[in-house]
Amino acid sequence: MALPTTSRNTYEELPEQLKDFQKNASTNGDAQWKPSRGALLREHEAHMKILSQGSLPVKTMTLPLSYPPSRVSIHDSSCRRLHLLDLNLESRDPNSIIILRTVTSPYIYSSTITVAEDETGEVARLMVCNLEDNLNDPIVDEGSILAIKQPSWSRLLEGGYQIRVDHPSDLVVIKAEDDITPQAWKSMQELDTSKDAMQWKKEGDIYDRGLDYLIRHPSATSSIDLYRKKCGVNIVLLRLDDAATDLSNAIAIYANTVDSVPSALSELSTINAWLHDNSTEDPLQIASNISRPLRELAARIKFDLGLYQTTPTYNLSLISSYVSPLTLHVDAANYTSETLVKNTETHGRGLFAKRDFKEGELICAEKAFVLPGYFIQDRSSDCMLYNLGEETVAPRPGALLFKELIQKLKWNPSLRREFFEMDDGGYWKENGWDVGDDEEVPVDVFRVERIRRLNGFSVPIRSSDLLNQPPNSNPELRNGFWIHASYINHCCLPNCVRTFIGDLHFLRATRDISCGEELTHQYLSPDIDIADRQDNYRGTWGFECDCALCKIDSAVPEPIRKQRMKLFEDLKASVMKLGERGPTVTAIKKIARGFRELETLYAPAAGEDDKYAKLPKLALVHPSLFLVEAWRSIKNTDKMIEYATKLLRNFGINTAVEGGEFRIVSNAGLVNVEVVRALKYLAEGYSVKGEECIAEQCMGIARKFYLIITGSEIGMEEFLKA
Ligand SMILES: C[S@@+](CC[C@H](N)C(=O)[O-])C[C@H]1O[C@@H](n2cnc3c(N)ncnc32)[C@H](O)[C@@H]1O
Repeated sequence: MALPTTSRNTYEELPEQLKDFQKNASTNGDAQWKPSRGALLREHEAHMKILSQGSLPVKTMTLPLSYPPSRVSIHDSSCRRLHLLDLNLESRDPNSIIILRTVTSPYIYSSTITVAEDETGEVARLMVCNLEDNLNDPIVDEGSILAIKQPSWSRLLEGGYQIRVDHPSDLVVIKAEDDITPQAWKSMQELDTSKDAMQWKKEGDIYDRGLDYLIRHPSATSSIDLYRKKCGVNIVLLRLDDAATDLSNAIAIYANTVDSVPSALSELSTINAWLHDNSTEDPLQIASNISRPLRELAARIKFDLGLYQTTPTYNLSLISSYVSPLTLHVDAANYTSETLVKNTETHGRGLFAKRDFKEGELICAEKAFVLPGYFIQDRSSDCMLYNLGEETVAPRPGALLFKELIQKLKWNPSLRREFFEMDDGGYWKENGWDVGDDEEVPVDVFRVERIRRLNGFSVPIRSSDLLNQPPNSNPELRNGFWIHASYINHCCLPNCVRTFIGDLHFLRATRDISCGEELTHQYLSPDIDIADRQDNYRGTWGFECDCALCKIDSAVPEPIRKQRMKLFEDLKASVMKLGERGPTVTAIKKIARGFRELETLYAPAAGEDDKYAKLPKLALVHPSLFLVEAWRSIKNTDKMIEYATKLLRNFGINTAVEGGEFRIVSNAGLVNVEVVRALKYLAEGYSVKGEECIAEQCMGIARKFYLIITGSEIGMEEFLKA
């Protein structure tokens, strides 16, 4: 069979077609097919040309049907060494490896694709996914020697095969002098004395070469300098574990050369442990005993690995003023000490209060584990993530989060255990193994993706930004990952609200919370109809909500539920018909009649308790919001107050005005922007009626709720005045 001559870019996968192709894998293809070196190289050259011309589609990352990473070490004598002619089709032996040498420069776009040979001279196309390679300084450059674990042939849509690597640990770039490098390649490398600095740099070990040199020609000052610079580069690349090792080396050498520095500081493990201890404590006074450049690097590493404080004090306006689309990451410590993760009765693990919290109080604050920064309009960051096994597609925010999670976990083994504790919907139990205490936790890309889908958050740059969106706008939100906050379960009637300022997540109480109570928030605001609501939770997270509202809503007879939805839709249509002109008194009265009819569908039957007495009546929320604003627009103050009170009630917030006092009698926990608006309208109404004291009380609660829903007081006065 001839190879297709490439005018189309066949290096970019077509996930939609690949899905069916994979499912029918056993019926198509021919495992005996063997391309010539010339044909593979010609095809590769054609693709390098397409790459240089730049007309490329949106990047697509594809996860094929899942399989776990290999557990073998490439130096393990029990693992089977294969050659290309030994490989099977779509079947991996986790105990095998193949050593290949790349013979072309890589094509790097959605994945890295190259041509590689084995020691017998057979050649193959090699696709490495999830590598985050770059053309300027490729990881898999021409002439790289690679050990690939559990290699197998994967079928290509256009005919033929390639070797495909998905898990980062299944690919190891080895050095020519490594024991397992084929002898023929070793001797060629020894002959190569003509390498210049650029080539050494490409091998990614310019600092290591320098440090090797210093072993033979010792110089403490130069060693500290090289370790310091290497540490700086690793910090920028978010390779924090490597950065900590570099800095520990620099500090240990420094301690050995400066007499006044305590000898404990020359212990690498002591310094590394301090850099990783997430604490501001410094019992050995390491920071005060080292030079300023080393101290600054230490502070940076400790911040990036996560610092913890035990007080809920944050300068919110300062933090907020730093945040912009390009600076999401703020230097702040986490505050999680008043909450704890433990098992719930029926919802897996959850987050619990370790003390009483008052309505509006800050419960915990946490910096993102990963929050990708990118310009929303930047087309070059466009990408998609297709998971063929789970039949899910994630657009850019989720795809970028997946990519960054893989990189952070790949380069920082010290952060893996905590991450992989997260709920993966049973994936690892089904597909993995018990990872021993002294075994490194593998970065299984399929597991990372499950965890991302079940635990990631959709976030604005600042929660307060969402308040100023034009109606019906659908801004692209970023996706980020907060580990502690991921233990919070959903409840339609939550006792907390999550907010974000840059990469800081805040959790505040929407009502008083007692010590020992489970903390909950809304994953999504609940749909009006219980069937739609449960479909949403089931579809994305695999659970059905069993909160008090869901229980009551699902006990409502089907005809009444349908009638509620019909009346709601009719009211919506009537409001839409009003269009730009705004409502007339007749139109408002007509909608108010429909509203009252809908209210009766929530009323208890004669002799029955009112099950909705303290619960939201979701179908009534939007009509009541419309009516408050409509009465306000025609300056009917009494009606505005009546409907603002109803709006609060329909959110499950019962209020009372008694003896010149306004107070909240019961609060189901649904605090949101419409609730703040209702309170603002009440304040306005009572002020018009000359009841300033009540107006001020309404405004006081509006201010507290504004803080709950945005995380800070920034923009509060403008919002409440508008
Ligand atoms: C972000 S995690 C929350 C922490 C999780 N319970 C754990 O054990 O790690 C989301 C998962 O928690 C469970 N969950 C969250 N809210 C729930 C609820 N109201 N009812 C049942 N399960 C829930 C679901 O399995 C969901 O996929």
